Amino acid sequence: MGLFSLVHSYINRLLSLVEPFFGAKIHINNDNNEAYGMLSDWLSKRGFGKSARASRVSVKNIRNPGDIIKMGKKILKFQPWEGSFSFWYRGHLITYNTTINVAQCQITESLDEEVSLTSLGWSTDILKQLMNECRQEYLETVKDKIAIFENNGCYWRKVDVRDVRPLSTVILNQSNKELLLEDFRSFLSADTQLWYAQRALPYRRGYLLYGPPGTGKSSLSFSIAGEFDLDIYVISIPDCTDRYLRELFEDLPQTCVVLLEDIDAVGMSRESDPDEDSDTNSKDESSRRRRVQSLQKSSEVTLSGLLNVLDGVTSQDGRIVIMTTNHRETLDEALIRPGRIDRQVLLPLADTEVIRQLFMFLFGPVEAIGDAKAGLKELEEEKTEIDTALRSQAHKFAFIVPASTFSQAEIISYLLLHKNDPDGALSHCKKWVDEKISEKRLPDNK
Ligand SMILES: Nc1ncnc2c1ncn2[C@@H]1O[C@H](COP(=O)(O)OP(=O)(O)OP(=O)(O)O)[C@@H](O)[C@H]1O
Repeated sequence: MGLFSLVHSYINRLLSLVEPFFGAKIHINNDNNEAYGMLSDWLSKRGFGKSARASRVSVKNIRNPGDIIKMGKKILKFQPWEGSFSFWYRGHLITYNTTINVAQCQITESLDEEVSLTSLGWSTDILKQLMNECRQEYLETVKDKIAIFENNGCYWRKVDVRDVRPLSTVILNQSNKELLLEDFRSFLSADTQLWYAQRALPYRRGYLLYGPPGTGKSSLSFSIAGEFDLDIYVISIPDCTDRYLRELFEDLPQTCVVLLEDIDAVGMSRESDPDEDSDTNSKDESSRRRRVQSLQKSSEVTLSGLLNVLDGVTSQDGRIVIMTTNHRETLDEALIRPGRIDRQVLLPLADTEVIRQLFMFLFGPVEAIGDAKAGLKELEEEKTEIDTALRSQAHKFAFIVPASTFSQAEIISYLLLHKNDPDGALSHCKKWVDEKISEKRLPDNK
């Protein structure tokens, strides 16, 4: 080991001497750069993280496709850390170098790391080949998956790569689902893109999904994004600010779904950032109050801040925004006017048909659940041999559980108490309904 590292460190030193004159280099910064993740996965898969003289270890929170969650097991991921090392790639010696910008890390409170790859020679071809291989490998791992990004301050962070949730597992009024699906399909078609381009119209689409909590707004958004092979970028409005929002929108890829959750949390003021307020130095009481209000606004998303990013030049073509809210009635009309929101879809509490479908969904055969690749497939009861007894139980269940009283989430959570036991679910449901209704203090309408 001693001799090996000595030779290695001599090679590195030698390379660092000749690189400025004979080296081709590419730089990759880790801030919101998927290429960084692709390279780092490629390296850690080949064990370079472990063999580098300095490596960073973390618990892998992004599963590889096909990984079954092993309860209690924490898989470690090693990535090369500050310093450099060399490796052979297709007959070329490549040097990987990473530096951490400590000062910047303190400002942004996130890791600011600059990675470079260097090869000997004038051309960067081999480095591009390597990055392409990293990309191919990455695309292979995310095939039929959806990558989910969330904002970490003003940066996007990939938080998960998960299987696409089949649309058939989001139980909704059929016409709502079809309407949304058809609208997405039409918007993303080549004809529509051309149509927008010919008329120089901004190629964007906005949807508002509204309704009580637990009716499937987020689930539908994830599922529909997956259906069209689009990554999803999620911003929780209560945890964001105007400045972050601006930077986050600037960093969006060209075609993606942006999910703005709890849009009713947008500050209803039409003013924007406090630093745009010219009167903040004034000493009198009213300006002091304004200053306090401005400071509060700097930690929230204001209506004007949001409208700016939705309409602004930083708004990418092909971007689909889905906003969700439990309180549509509180939204400013300006936010949901056509052009910003093209379709509004109400996701109501479960009606009788949805209640029946939920029962079938939880207790019916798994094959009845459509698969993501095939597009929208409802529970094709006629084509599958679903026990007629189960159908009759589902009808009875839907008769006992009052319509428009419970969310899908509430009904699912009750049914899960009787997983694999439809008889139990049916026989106890009257009691559950009565208890829940008295909890909600709603009149029993059955
Ligand atoms: N229509 C539905 N079909 C299937 N599952 C659902 C449906 N609605 C809710 N669920 C389940 O309930 C849970 C919460 O759903 P989800 O977050 O999509 O609801 P939401 O309407 O976005 O809620 P909120 O308004 O509180 O954000 C999830 O586990 C989801 O699987």
